[in-house]
Amino acid sequence: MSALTVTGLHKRYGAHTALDGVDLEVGDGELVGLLGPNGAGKSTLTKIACGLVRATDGIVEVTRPLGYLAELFRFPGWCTADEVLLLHQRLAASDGGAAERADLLSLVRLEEDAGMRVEAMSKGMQQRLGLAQAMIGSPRLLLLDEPTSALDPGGRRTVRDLLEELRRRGIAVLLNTHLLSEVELVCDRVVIIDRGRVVAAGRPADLARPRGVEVELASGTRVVEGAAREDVPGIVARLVADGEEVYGVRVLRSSLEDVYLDTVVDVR
Ligand SMILES: Nc1ncnc2c1ncn2[C@@H]1O[C@H](COP(=O)(O)OP(=O)(O)OP(=O)(O)O)[C@@H](O)[C@H]1O
Repeated sequence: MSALTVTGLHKRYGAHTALDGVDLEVGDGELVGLLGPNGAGKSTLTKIACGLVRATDGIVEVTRPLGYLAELFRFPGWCTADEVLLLHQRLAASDGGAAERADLLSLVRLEEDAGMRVEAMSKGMQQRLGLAQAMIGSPRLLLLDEPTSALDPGGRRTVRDLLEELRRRGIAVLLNTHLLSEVELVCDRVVIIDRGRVVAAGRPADLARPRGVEVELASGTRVVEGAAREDVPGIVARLVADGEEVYGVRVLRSSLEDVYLDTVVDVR
């Protein structure tokens, strides 16, 4: 069974349709990025998957144990990092003890800060503590709702490393984010939703379409529009036959950002 299977999911808030028939799957140990503009329905989907919001129609199947990090969360300011994790160990009935807490704090690079109070932590440290909290009880599926929004580049790198480590541990992740580069770098698959519908899905490299071949000649750079990798030998052979000297060839691909911007409707 997959870690998460969503079939025909609909959610209406009064007259407003937030999800309009979403199908989505996260395989066991798979890392899937969920992208989409503000209001697309990403948080709603994540909240339905963990039981916080009731679907209007459709089926959601999840494996357990399940970990969840909400987009907006706040731990008590007077708790230390270690106490926050202890509290959640009790809530999740985890018997991991001090070893689990130390492992998770070191995974999110807070091993030196176990005794620091939440109120003394930066937003980025709190977000990393939130990630550690979501991993209490060794979940098989993690639902992460914009876990890198407050992080500086170093913190984002820590989270990328952490996601790689989760993959090694075989934990499936649904990662809801606006950071396309993050998705491109770490996700096995990406699902783009817009206005409550899936508008594109696939591996990041498959979604990024070829945009042409750029050839560097003595006379300057020339772009052969629409050409792909398999056209390169023919292009070079023709140029050489025409007496050109070829200094370099580059296959141009659209970035995930290009695909995203081509796919979602711009409402501004
Ligand atoms: N409790 C609610 N009551 C009414 N409408 C809601 C509620 N929660 C969400 N919505 C609406 O549903 C739509 C989807 O919201 P959702 O928060 O799922 O989007 P999102 O893709 O996570 O956006 P963002 O990137 O801004 O976090 C939005 O139009 C939002 O205004």
